Amino acid sequence: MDPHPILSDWSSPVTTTLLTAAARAVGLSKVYGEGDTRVTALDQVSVEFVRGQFTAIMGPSGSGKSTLMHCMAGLDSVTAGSATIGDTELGGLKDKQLTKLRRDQIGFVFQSFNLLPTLSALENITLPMDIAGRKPDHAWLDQVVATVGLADRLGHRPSQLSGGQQQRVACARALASRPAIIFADEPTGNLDSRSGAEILGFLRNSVRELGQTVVMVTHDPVAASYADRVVFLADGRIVDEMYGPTADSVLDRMRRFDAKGRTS
Ligand SMILES: Nc1ncnc2c1ncn2[C@@H]1O[C@H](COP(=O)(O)OP(=O)(O)OP(=O)(O)O)[C@@H](O)[C@H]1O
Repeated sequence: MDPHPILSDWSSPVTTTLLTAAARAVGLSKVYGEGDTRVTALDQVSVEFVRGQFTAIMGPSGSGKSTLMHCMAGLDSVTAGSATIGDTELGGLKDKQLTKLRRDQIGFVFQSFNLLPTLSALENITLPMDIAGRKPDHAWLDQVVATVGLADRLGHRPSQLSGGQQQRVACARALASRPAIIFADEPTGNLDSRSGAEILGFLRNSVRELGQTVVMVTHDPVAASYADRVVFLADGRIVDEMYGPTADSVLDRMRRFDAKGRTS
């Protein structure tokens, strides 16, 4: 069996990947600093995230998980290679175009819920569309609100909601504009395990029932087990992937990083 199926994907017919990839990186490198402070955070990473799939990105601390997500979401520039959302390569975009693409095609969920404290839950959910001057699709919004179980909390401000409820608002906000892809960076990092499980269940359902594409960075093998696929990073490179992960199988794989000094 090919030990690096991700890397050899590029030999498959281009038409197949073009049709199914919501986002992809090709030979993506990211270097921070110069001279003594130079750090290669990503080293020629090639990966694609298939439409309608839930992918978790895992790896030891400092392996490049957040950098990969930030480069792919256009929040950080790349040093070499390319990052593409749908069929748009981010490197070719001017600042304004990039802002528009992020607003229209990407949903974000962060560890710290990033809600505006003076707005109600509903106002937070529709804020990106309000800024863009777009009218929400009410039927879709109702479905999203019902799926995250917030119907009776829409008038509440973030301070009147629990952490788990605030993160549900953030998930609903990410979904509201039907983005091509949602990037979630440690979405359960600030939540107790029960609220975390609710958020993960919700993200998984948004993939299964709403056809959403989700990419999530996590340290937690249990969180990763909600995904369809786990991509493992070490030292800025993709070193492995796993389909149909369980918490145990992910934990076993992570233990091998520790045993082998962070490389596979
Ligand atoms: N803005 C920056 N300037 C300099 N170095 C950076 C910057 N951002 C990240 N790095 C370095 O790049 C490497 C990868 O960092 P990154 O945050 O992507 O790792 P990570 O896998 O997300 O780590 P963690 O799990 O600890 O959050 C690290 O060595 C980090 O110190």
